[in-house]
Amino acid sequence: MKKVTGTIVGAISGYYDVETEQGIVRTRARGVFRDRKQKPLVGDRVVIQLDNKGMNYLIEILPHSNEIGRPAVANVAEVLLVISSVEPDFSTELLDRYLTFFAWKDVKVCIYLSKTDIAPKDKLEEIIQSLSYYSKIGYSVFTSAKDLEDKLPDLIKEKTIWTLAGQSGAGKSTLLNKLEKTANQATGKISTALNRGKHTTRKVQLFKYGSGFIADTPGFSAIDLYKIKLNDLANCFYEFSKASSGCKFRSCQHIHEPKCNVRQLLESGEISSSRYDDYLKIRQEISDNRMPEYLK
Ligand SMILES: Nc1nc2c(ncn2[C@@H]2O[C@H](COP(=O)(O)OP(=O)(O)OP(=O)(O)O)[C@@H](O)[C@H]2O)c(=O)[nH]1
Ligand SMILES: [Zn+2]
Repeated sequence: MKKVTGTIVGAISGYYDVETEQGIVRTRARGVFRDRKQKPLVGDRVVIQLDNKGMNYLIEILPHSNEIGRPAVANVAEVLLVISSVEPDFSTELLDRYLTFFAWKDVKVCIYLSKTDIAPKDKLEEIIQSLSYYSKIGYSVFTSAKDLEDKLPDLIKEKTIWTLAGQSGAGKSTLLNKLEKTANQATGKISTALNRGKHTTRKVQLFKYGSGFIADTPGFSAIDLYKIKLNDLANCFYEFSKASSGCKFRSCQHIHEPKCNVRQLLESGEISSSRYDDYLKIRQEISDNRMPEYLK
């Protein structure tokens, strides 16, 4: 009997496919997890026990850093946020909502602008201009699918997991299909190994990409911002958080406080007014404990 550690890359009808040094091993979870109400998630690092009689058991779930999306993926290192230039129209407000949510979850975000091929030229220029602000504050931004596909393999680091997010119709599945195709060309037929068939209830799977994995089901599109604590919100706006060291009060919320560096930078144009407006809007929603209809 031998124990090895691996990552759950798929969960199908009570079986867990675990990627290990020796390839993918199909396992069953020990009943003990059910008793403890612990459920192994795709993305979890686990210890499995290999048996030479061909019985493999998942015996331990290692602690995970987060769980994101529905269906949930554990240990998400970064989200690839797909945001469309048209159909549906680009909106900085929507973008800020997503970025706020993931900042709150402490997950990094890489932004990909889709449908640039069908956006009117002047509109596209305007969008790219507003996205340059987001690169300035620290987000990776891709405005071309080709550029993204060229660089993504290097961005996905050893054993890290990425998942997609974005509004319905933004182009998540379209992008995933493209990425999955290149991944399969590079790594062989993982999908076959996982026995992906018509009669299996398929939830979410990870496929190998770069040195890590991508979840093959778009994470989610609705976001619950109202659960954020009011005083944590400013920290979800990275440039506010950075600027706040220059505010007079340590607990400055950048609203009416005197000598607020965020508001000074807003006046000088260094902090974007649309970001600040979205901050106020989300703040209001949190204090009213609600979220907008269209995000439900
Ligand atoms: N022209 C163009 N069309 C695109 C692009 N990306 C997606 N589409 C189209 O936009 C529509 C929606 O794309 P999907 O990939 O299904 O969007 P999604 O984000 O997966 O949507 P949900 O499954 O509803 O969450 C489809 O008709 C795609 O063909 C793009 O880059 N250019
Ligand atoms: Zn302030």
